[in-house]
Amino acid sequence: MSVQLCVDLSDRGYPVHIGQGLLGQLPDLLKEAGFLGRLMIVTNPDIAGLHGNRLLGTLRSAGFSPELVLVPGGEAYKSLVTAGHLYEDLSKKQAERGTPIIALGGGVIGDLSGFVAATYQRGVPFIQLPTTLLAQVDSSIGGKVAVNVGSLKNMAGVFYQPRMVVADISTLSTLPIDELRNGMAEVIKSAIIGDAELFAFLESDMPRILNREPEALSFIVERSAVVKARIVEQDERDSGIRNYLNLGHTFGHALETITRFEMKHGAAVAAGMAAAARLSRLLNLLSGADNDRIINVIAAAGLPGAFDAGARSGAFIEAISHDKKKTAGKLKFVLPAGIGNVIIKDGIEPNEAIEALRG
Ligand SMILES: NC(=O)c1ccc[n+]([C@@H]2O[C@H](COP(=O)([O-])OP(=O)(O)OC[C@H]3O[C@@H](n4cnc5c(N)ncnc54)[C@H](O)[C@@H]3O)[C@@H](O)[C@H]2O)c1
Ligand SMILES: O=C(O)C(=O)C[C@@H](O)[C@H](O)[C@H](O)COP(=O)(O)O
Ligand SMILES: [Zn+2]
Repeated sequence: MSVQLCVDLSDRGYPVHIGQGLLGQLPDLLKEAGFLGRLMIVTNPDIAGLHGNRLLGTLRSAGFSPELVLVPGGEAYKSLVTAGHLYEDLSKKQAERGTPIIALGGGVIGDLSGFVAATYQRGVPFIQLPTTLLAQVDSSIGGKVAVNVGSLKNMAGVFYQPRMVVADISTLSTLPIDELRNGMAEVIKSAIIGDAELFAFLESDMPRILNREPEALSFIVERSAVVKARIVEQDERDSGIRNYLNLGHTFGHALETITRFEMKHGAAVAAGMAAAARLSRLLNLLSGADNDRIINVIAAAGLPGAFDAGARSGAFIEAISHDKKKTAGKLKFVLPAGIGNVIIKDGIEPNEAIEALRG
């Protein structure tokens, strides 16, 4: 069983296929989309061992000529230095302007190889094969591709939509449990932004999700992907409603920065969403009951709900000042106003943010 969503962006629109075992159907999906011949599959050595080598066999049997292009794993390698190595590898392999770059992996591989796909020879076709929960529900959709600059998140990037997303839910069976939890942060985010029914499912069925029951995973991936696709369709370049997808991220990105990526994106966003809920409660924009529901679902997913910046408060204030939503020097925070409803608020002082984060 698989479903197909469409991200409707006129001539840049594309399908998102979601289902069990879909990597086995990749040759047919590629042919349907008009791809033939050589393919550059960017991944890391761990994912290559778990899923890449089998994928190479599937593609070769169907007449494609795929090649693996390896990068080291980890957020620190989502960098201009790694992008530079990728440009060199692609040139050595004689990749041409029509040769697709395929990202096989999580958000790090997707963001990095999408950035390279957008810029190598001024742009080559890009395909996303997300293998983490986080990438299937969020990062593979929407075309934000970027690298970090030092430890500042996503500071160099572009909007470059993939030509197709194929989310094979069975790849999640090999994902470490902490990475499944990290992905849950973006699922919870999607539910708070725009799907109260999904939020209720998270409250009732978290054990089934964490046990990786296929039906529960399919449900949360599909519903989160729909939230993301519908927002991206309305505001591809993040000048308005797409800001909502940054719920928890003003805090979260700063936490990734000050911990030098020791804290993973999902965990940092979870702590950031809890802080946003507390801040919203304090400002009387969120009911006590909804604040509790948000805090409880984050805890049920096994994600952090607070962070004490302590001696790193100065570094936190410096990091938060680089938030990309800042306008005319003013920080903007996305705050929950209910379940399925968020608002944008400015005028919040960094010290108030630190307090809310402490819990
Ligand atoms: N572009 C966007 O819209 C967007 C959205 C959300 C997050 N992001 C970015 O995504 C990144 C985080 O992505 P992530 O959480 O997927 O982390 P990740 O890409 O680092 O992957 C997490 C770990 O899981 C491993 N892995 C991947 N697939 C696996 C599998 N099937 N089985 C076993 N191990 C597997 C990876 O090797 C890695 O060690 C951050 O850089 C974040 O900024 C981007
Ligand atoms: O797609 C979006 O828009 C998002 O904000 C999704 C986020 O989950 C993601 O982490 C994104 O990379 C953040 O973008 P940034 O512009 O704040 O760097
Ligand atoms: Zn995110």
